[in-house]
Amino acid sequence: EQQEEDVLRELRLFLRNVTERLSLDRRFKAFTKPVDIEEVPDYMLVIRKPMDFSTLLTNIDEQKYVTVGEFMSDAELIWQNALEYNPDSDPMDRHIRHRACALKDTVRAIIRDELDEDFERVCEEVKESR
Ligand SMILES: COC(=O)N1C[C@@H]2C[C@@H]3O[C@]2(Cc2nccnc23)C1
Repeated sequence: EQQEEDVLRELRLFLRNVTERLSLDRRFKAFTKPVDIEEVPDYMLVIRKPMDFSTLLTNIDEQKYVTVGEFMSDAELIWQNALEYNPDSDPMDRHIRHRACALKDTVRAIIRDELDEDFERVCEEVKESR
């Protein structure tokens, strides 16, 4: 009912704000758009579920996420995929792995600092009621 729509609208506003702040951070430029399959033809062979900030924003707008936990499951793919696809010791791989680790820590710190646990609990209750 209306209260549920109010909670889910507030969730979308929170998730859009977090995702847009990440997209503006120059450290995370490699994560803003899907990896270009023309440039990296084997990417889809290695990574089963690609993810990036623009796809997160589309998912938010399409009302895919009812809880922050569902959003985090997709957001975690961004750094997990980067660590998996770029495992080598060469400087390029190391560089993107450092950024993937910085992204992981940044997202977790934002959620810890800015997500009210009572709000997430209400979202979980909406999810269970569906
Ligand atoms: C999240 O981004 C990534 O996991 N990657 C891996 C790809 C390998 C390397 O860097 C990426 C793009 C790229 N394009 C052309 C040539 N080589 C590369 C970005």
